[in-house]
Amino acid sequence: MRTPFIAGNWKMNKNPKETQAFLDAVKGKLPDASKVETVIGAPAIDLTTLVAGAEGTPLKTAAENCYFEDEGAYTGETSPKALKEMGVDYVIIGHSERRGYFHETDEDINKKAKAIFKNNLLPIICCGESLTQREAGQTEDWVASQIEAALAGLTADQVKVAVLAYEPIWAIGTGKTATADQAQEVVAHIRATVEKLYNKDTADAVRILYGGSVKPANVKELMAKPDIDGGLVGGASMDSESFIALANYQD
Ligand SMILES: O=C[C@H](O)COP(=O)(O)O
Repeated sequence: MRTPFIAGNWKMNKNPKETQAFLDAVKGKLPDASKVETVIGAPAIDLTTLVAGAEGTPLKTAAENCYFEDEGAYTGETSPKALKEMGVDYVIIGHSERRGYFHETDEDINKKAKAIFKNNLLPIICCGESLTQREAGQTEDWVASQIEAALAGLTADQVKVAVLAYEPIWAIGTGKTATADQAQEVVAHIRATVEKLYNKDTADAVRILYGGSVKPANVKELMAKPDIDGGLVGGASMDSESFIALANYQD
């Protein structure tokens, strides 16, 4: 039984003061982590505030990126070792914005996944196709290749506790959600890819999210699909009322 997972990704939004205001607003309104795991991914500058405010609540925390080395002369990068030491739980890697704007490769993402596990953090690994790729019928091969590359060298036990996220680029921040059937189809293909690379136990255990214009109005329909275990939510995660509604989608 996979615990549902609702994660916000604030991207480059909110400062520490706004982070604290969000934490104050959601306090006592999120479900128990055994019912729905809730996570906020925030800019590095907000993580100290986020981790302190989440302590003793069901909310878990995520960084939106990290480097693949623990420390050294890498100006501007974020250390996974330091993220662990400060109490962060997850790191989002492979987001299409990082792949696109910052030229991150599959190889970088794989190195980051390994560094995340080495530091006893957990990755949320994103994949997804462009509109051109979808229209050319390349979606399934493309996301399978991204997942295979990201997971290369990871053990089945690591993959079982990793979180994968299918985010079609054409649905991110556009208001254009993939239909629940479209999302289910690709998420099921990602699960089948994990089964092919590892085994059925691993594929049954790994949680796979859908991301792309998820909001309180469509979360129920998406979550009703058998392979969709959660949402990676951008825009609709920034407003506390909206995040509370997403987290409590079962009520
Ligand atoms: O990581 C989140 C995704 O990029 C989705 O963003 P969105 O919910 O604003 O479309």
